[in-house]
Amino acid sequence: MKKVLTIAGSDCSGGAGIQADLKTMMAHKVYGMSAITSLTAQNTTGVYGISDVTPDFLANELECIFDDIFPDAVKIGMVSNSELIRTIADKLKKYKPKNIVLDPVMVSTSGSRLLEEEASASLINILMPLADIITPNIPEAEVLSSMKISKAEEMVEAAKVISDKLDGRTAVLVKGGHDLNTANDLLYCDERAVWFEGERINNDNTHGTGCTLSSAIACNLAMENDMASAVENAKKYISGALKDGLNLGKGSGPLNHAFWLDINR
Ligand SMILES: Nc1ncnc2c1ncn2[C@@H]1O[C@H](COP(=O)(O)OP(=O)(O)O)[C@@H](O)[C@H]1O
Ligand SMILES: Cc1ncc(COP(=O)(O)O)c(N)n1
Repeated sequence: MKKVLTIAGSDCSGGAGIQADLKTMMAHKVYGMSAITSLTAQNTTGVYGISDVTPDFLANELECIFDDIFPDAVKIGMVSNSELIRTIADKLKKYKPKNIVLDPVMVSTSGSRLLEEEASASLINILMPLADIITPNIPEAEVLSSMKISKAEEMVEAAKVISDKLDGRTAVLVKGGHDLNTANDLLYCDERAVWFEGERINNDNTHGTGCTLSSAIACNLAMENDMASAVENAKKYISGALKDGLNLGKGSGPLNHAFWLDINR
């Protein structure tokens, strides 16, 4: 059985963070593990509290996992401060896992900062170069490329700028969920731009879409798919979960991961 590790924050309401990641892993029939970076008190309406674990505790979690059940892929999500970012980078350099997917979580769908302002530079300079793929949404890609993105060509341009900053070694997937007309994602990998077209689904319940997509990519890489196939399959997963139309909570609700179990029974 393939094994996948998520290093991310906990969302007590189950829509995003490690809860979304573990649900995605279960649906992909891989063995899921989680190193928690932060506890969040949040629901579909907002984030009401954040309590980071200490760097020593995160180091302990990562040692426990890597020394015992070595993952075939690693997904990294919310890591709110520089010390935690450095802790993860140290362990990745020590254990050298393959298939690292980094979702540069900066701001939640509900508008709360999940990355301290001073930590952006550490995320970019210390953690991103260790990743095989990073998955910014449009606002995150704007920050990373220092560009404004208002059309498809600018998604390609921004992905190239980000890729160059990472010496071209890391694939860049600019997600199009924040474009109000389409839902096309752009993969820039090995100096080639590939579009993954998605039908725009009329569903405001998008809490956890980024977490879910990056975990699904990690699962697919663990299952030995190449990068483009991993993104293509992950895109099918997220589209299906959105289309299912689950509607929970008073705000932007979570996805239904169980749909995948039904269609793959
Ligand atoms: N309304 C939608 N219809 C179809 N796909 C969507 C929709 N919203 C988001 N997606 C897809 O969900 C994934 C996550 O994208 P996005 O919402 O941009 O990321 P984030 O959750 O990090 O903000 C992408 O594959 C994107 O295309
Ligand atoms: C613990 C945690 N990690 C990540 C997100 C971002 O998810 P989204 O942008 O889909 O709200 C979140 N809200 N909470």
